[in-house]
Amino acid sequence: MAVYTELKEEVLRDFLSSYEVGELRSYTGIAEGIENSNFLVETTRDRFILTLFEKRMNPEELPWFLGLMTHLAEKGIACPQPIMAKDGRALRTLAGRPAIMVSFLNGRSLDEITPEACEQVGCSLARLHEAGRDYRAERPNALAPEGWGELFSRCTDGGDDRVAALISGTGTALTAIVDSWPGVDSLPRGQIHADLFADNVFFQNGRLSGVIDFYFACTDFLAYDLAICLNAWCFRDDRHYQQDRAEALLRGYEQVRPLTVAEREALPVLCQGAAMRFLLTRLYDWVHTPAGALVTRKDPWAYQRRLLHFQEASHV
Ligand SMILES: Nc1ncnc2c1ncn2[C@@H]1O[C@H](COP(=O)(O)OP(=O)(O)OP(=O)(O)O)[C@@H](O)[C@H]1O
Ligand SMILES: N[C@@H](CCO)C(=O)O
Repeated sequence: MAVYTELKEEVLRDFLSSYEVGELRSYTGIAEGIENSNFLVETTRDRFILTLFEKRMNPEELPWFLGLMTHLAEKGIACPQPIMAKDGRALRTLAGRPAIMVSFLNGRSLDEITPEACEQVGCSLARLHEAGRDYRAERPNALAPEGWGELFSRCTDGGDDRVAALISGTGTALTAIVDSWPGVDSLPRGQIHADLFADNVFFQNGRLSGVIDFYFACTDFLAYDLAICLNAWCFRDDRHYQQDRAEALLRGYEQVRPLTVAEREALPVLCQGAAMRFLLTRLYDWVHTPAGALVTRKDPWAYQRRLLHFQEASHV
């Protein structure tokens, strides 16, 4: 459930009057998502998504995200385009929170992942990487390997044996991945989405129609984004690696941007790293989200299994 902030109709009407978007027809809170409060807003002109950023987002970072989405949308990437208010600014304040409106994208995320869908995802990811080339401002990856140790050290088992076993099985793998992580200049870098999971990709009539949720985007190895997708898209039941999906994802990517030899060679460790990143953030949320909280905790063990797969696999 992700409507942390309630909105009164007159407050929203007043907010909308600073844009040229027509008159409010209706608005509804959107239950999906866990980070921010999202509303679908319908006006006499169009549909929009209104996002109120909750406390995990550092408002100083928002201009970078908004600039990236605007840049990508201008380059033809089907992603939410920030809507400028009459004063030319996209970032405003509503109900005491930083707030933006973005264009509404048609389509919905897939219930069932197929190799064909993976090929389209690979292709769109590579297009996004190409389109991001001339967006020059950099944003360091806040969840890069150098930050994992600290995140991990803040995960305590709280007396839960299953969590204790997960923690004790993770430390050695973490060190091994960090030690073998590619040097900063050894692979092509650029703007990456960094969270391209199935819930962030829309399809319509079998075609990929849009990519959302850029709030983990950052500047990092392009192939790391692919490694994130191999984790997120290529396992069935959170357990069984689907080679046909992985091949389709890579094929789609390379139709647009062929990988270098160094990227190919680095993929196994990048896949382990991507599994570790989601294992850690899920583990952190697992142990820090109070029982009875509104959000559903995501399963860290699903990423421990992926990590094991990529540790044991001879190739991706
Ligand atoms: N531009 C858009 N067009 C259409 N629907 C959208 C758009 N942006 C968001 N949504 C809808 O809102 C939901 C939540 O959005 P989003 O995933 O960005 O939220 P979040 O709180 O940042 O979530 P997460 O937990 O995935 O980080 C999406 O699943 C989708 O249904
Ligand atoms: N995609 C992340 C959640 C944050 O967007 C996960 O599945 O752990």
